[in-house]
Amino acid sequence: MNVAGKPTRTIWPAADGASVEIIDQTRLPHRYEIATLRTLDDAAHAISAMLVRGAPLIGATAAYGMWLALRADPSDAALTHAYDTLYATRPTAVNLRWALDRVRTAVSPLTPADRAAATRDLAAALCDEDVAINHAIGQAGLALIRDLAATKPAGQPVNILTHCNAGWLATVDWGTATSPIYQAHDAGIPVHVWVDETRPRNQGFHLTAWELLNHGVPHTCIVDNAGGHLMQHGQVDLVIVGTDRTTATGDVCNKIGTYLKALAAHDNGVPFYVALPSPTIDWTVRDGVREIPIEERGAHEVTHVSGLTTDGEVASLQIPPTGSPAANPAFDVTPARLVTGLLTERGLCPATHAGLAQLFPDHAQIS
Ligand SMILES: CSC[C@@H](O)[C@@H](O)C(=O)COP(=O)(O)O
Repeated sequence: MNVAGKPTRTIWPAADGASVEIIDQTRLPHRYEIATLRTLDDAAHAISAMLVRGAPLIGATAAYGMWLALRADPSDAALTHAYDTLYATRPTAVNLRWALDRVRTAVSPLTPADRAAATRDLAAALCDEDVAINHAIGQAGLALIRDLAATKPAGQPVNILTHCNAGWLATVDWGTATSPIYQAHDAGIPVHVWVDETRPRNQGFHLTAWELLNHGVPHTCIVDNAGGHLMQHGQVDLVIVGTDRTTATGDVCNKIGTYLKALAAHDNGVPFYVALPSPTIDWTVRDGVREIPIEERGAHEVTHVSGLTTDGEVASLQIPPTGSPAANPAFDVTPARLVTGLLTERGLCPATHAGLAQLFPDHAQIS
């Protein structure tokens, strides 16, 4: 997508041929800064401290992190150490394991001397694959938005609510939940997006709003608690969210608060769609609530918010009284029964094992 009119991805190999560059997402929306990753530890830190975040981008960064590690030491021991270090960075998005497995499977049989170049090429290929997948997800979602637009009075926008950031910043390009929105907007279909703030880290306000503003997509920032009210008053035509891990049975794990939006959508008859690239499907898991590991992050993210002061400085403010404990489960699971449909690169399917298996017969067996 464009940043200040320039086509930009979220991660790319640097011109020096020895490092990787990323957009530092902890600085957005008030500062736009590029960070350089030179080592395995840089890549691991970028993921765990959320300079990069979002399931597909976590996977892409991990693949490049393997490259940085193998450039320094291509031995079997270093390969194992890099895999384990990156795997430990964040527990919920399954794209991390998927990308690490892709790299390990591809380069383990190679002689050490050949491993770094092969990993660099594979990381670049995974990034290109992600862009193509997300574009295809957008095509599937565009059809839904077009159908809804046809039911509206001329000129009235399709109102779409999204939670967190499943935008191009969460992927290599296009985003998952936002890809249909960008494609509808670019096709001249009037759309308007309700952007959930997404406490505690505010990915909605910090990242999704910034993206939509850059692309000229009409949107409105709302607090996390407003969605149900808007749905009761007919102001939401559909919800589209992303996912960090979707089970083989269609349960959807996504940013904390997604489940509440799904409940409100269900109660109000608002269609609730989940956009996902196939690497986000965990074919080994049946029951999302019981089996998916939910990341617990630090209390500081809950007790503090960051934003722009009237002096134009970025500052962090404590909200609750000093001494009040805080809990920070970062994700929740929306049971498949609350999901209207799954938007994948192979099209739309019901949130069921049969639905997923029909689109992805090569993966269909679950244990
Ligand atoms: C296409 S991204 C899908 C999800 O990864 C996204 O919705 C989300 O929950 C991101 O969480 P984050 O904690 O910011 O990594």
